[in-house]
Amino acid sequence: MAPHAETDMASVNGGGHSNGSSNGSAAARPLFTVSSPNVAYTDAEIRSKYTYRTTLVDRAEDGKYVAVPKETLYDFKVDRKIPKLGVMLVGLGGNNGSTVTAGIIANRRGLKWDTREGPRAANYYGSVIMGSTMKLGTDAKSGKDVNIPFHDVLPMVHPNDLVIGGWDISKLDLAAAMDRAQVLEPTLKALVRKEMAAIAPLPSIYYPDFIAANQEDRADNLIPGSKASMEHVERIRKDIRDFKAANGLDKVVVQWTANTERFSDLLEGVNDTAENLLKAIEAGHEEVSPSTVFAVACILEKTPFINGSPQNTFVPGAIQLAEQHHAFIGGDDFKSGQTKMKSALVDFLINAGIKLTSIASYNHLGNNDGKNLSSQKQFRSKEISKSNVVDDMVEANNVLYAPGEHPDHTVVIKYMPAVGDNKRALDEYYAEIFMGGHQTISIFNVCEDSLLASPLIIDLVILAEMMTRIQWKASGPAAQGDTDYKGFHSVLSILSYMLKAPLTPPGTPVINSLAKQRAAMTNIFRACVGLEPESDMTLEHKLF
Ligand SMILES: NC(=O)c1ccc[n+]([C@@H]2O[C@H](COP(=O)([O-])OP(=O)(O)OC[C@H]3O[C@@H](n4cnc5c(N)ncnc54)[C@H](O)[C@@H]3O)[C@@H](O)[C@H]2O)c1
Ligand SMILES: O=P([O-])([O-])O[C@@H]1[C@@H](O)[C@H](O)[C@@H](O)[C@H](O)[C@@H]1O
Repeated sequence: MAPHAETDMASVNGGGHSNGSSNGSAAARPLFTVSSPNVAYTDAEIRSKYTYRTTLVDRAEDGKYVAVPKETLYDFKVDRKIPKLGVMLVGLGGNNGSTVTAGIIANRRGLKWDTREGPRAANYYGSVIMGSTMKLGTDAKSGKDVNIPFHDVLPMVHPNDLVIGGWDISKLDLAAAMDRAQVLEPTLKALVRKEMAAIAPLPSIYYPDFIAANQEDRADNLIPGSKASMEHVERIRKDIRDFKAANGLDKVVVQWTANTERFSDLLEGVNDTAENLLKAIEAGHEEVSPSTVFAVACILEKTPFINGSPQNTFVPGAIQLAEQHHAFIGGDDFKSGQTKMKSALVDFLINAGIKLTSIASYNHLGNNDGKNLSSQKQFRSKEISKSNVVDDMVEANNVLYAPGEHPDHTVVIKYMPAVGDNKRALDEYYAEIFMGGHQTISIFNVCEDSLLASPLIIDLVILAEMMTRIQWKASGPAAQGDTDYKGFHSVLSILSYMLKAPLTPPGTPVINSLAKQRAAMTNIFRACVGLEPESDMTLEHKLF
């Protein structure tokens, strides 16, 4: 597969740098280097010494808080070798799967196509990694902010170089799947049709009880067996190994973008521990879902697995298994349009001291996702993921809300075939303001679902792979002789910006505030090159 077009960074920062190809080559010349005694570069690695500064709060006897600054020293190590990376999508033939595949092909070939509004060119708009920037620092002479493409903060895979495959219970090739999805312009489809037609989803596992019965008519590409089995686990593992070998890949990331499943019951002795989950799969227990079988297969294959749907794929046993195998998992449910807007707006309103009292979120959508969600059990999975997104922001403001107090919040999704993938999100935010006043914010948000979700699929793949090349160890007093580098916790909560219901390591808080999620991602990557967290204090512009 041809490497992506070299990006001449001269037009971006005058530095004449270029992004290196990510087809398994050695690290390209980075856009920037950090000149610090705490950062060392070799061809293979970036090593940094980082002081993590936090504030611990104690409660004094008089009930007052005592804030105690705390410093923890870490060593970070980043493998600079950009791998040849494959992505295997579960649900490859769906609206998201076919759309993201066509989009990557179009970008790789630099395609342009005619539309009613005139010519359009391939882009990665909506991808944080490829479409946004971060502040590197301030210009030493002018004092102005210097911003760099987010993708350049660390040596990341370029999406143009992703090798794409995956599974679907529908056997349609991706050209036919693209037509079925009704997302892309005919002029663009014509340009990618030949390559898309050459991609056929692998057969997949299908346990009818987990998705809507209305999906049965497309289930014609199946691995035999209608309930969990170790044969299914081993078949998926083999599929991954075969895909990797056939394409000469260094790594693979697997992502679930198949239908939303009903929640699995959490059963003691079945999915509560890793051992019990493996036994339950061995025994063909009917409460083990296809997505959990995929997760287990990926964990055992040490292949990162991301869940882009709202169901509770990661039952406790799956999380424990991931921890035991030091395998990466992440989820749940892409945060594409209505919920992303909600998490930003609620963050703004509550942090502005405006007391949000009611959120009504309606959805009209007509794609197959909407058809599947027209079934109550599958809708319930989505209702949960769409409803919990405000909890942390409400709980963080004990001035506006008493303990346990929260806004009314309703989520309605209606299947309206006529609108297809062009989902209508209708929201009303109602709030109390100064002296008994009210503010009502009504939003009519037409979200082209798959065109908003596809860039998130790309970001999740690139970030999950990047996390496999970052290691850390405690240093200084906290090290206590621990000299071995290790990876981040198996549950990649750093991915939360892309997800509605962020999965976090057991016992750790869930952060839904969009600004905090982005800041966490940005500042962890800055720490990996020895840079302080992005600060908007700009004291240099205030103290003179
Ligand atoms: N904006 C968005 O599109 C968005 C946002 C958040 C979450 N999601 C979630 O992403 C998922 C995909 O969305 P979509 O619009 O592409 O839906 P879709 O129905 O078009 O695609 C899902 C695909 O999964 C396939 N499938 C179902 N069960 C499977 C299995 N066991 N193995 C392999 N393939 C299987 C189906 O045949 C279908 O092709 C849904 O769960 C949806 O809720 C989508
Ligand atoms: O991310 P978001 O736009 O709030 O959520 C979307 C829902 O509004 C929509 O009903 C559903 O089809 C998508 O799967 C997605 O979950």
